[in-house]
Amino acid sequence: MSQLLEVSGVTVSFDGFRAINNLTFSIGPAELRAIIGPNGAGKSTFMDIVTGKTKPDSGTVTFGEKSASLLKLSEAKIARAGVGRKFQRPTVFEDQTVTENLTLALKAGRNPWRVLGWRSKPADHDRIAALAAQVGLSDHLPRKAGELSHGQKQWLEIAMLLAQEPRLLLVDEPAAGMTLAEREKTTELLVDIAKTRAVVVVEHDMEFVRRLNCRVTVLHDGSVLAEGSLDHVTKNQDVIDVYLGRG
Ligand SMILES: Nc1ncnc2c1ncn2[C@@H]1O[C@H](COP(=O)(O)OP(=O)(O)OP(=O)(O)O)[C@@H](O)[C@H]1O
Repeated sequence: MSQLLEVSGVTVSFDGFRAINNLTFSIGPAELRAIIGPNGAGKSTFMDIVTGKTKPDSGTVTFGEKSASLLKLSEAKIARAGVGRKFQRPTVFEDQTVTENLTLALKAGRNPWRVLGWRSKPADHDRIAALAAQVGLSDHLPRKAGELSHGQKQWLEIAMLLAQEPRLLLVDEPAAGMTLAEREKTTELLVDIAKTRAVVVVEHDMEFVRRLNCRVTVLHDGSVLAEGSLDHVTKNQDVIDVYLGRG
């Protein structure tokens, strides 16, 4: 299977400190992957590289069937190419309803010019209904986003990202601050999304990662320390030494 994203031999230094060290990572077009690793392992920097926020000192990052390089593209162009990123804290428009938030996301799409001259069409209402249903917010469309629970805000933001039809979704610590029921629902949602697009989840919560039931990449000192099922990587002595055995 050809890969959607390929990161190869990437190195990034900050003031001489190698935050990412010869990192090689790839993910297929409809794959769910969890990234775990101790604090400072390079997880956020990895996502910064893929989204264009940080440019590496060396290595390659390619995306799509044509293996187009992402390294020369701006953050906006990378987003338009199909890379969406969900940060840890929800960033929805609290004073707008769920419908309005989703409408704005659809309006923006991946192409900023679409906002100009955009008119609401029946198809958009269907799309909003489908997005809300996908994230379990069908009954909350008229509510202000600010009234939603933390988990519901996170799902709304995921729906807003889905409105832009990303081919790769990067999700940073989705379980943080969620109730158990919300975490379980989020697991189901991410598994469902990964049936049609690639999803990379950075997460510290091992129970959450276990429920994702996907391939896991362990980062340490900016490189891949181990990769495989959660059971496989948690039996790896290097992983136990640097991560699981601590504290
Ligand atoms: N802009 C920066 N300037 C200097 N050092 C940085 C910068 N960004 C990251 N680092 C360093 O690079 C290393 C990797 O950081 P990164 O935030 O990617 O780790 P992480 O795995 O996401 O950690 P956490 O689990 O705590 O979020 C850390 O040692 C961090 O201090």
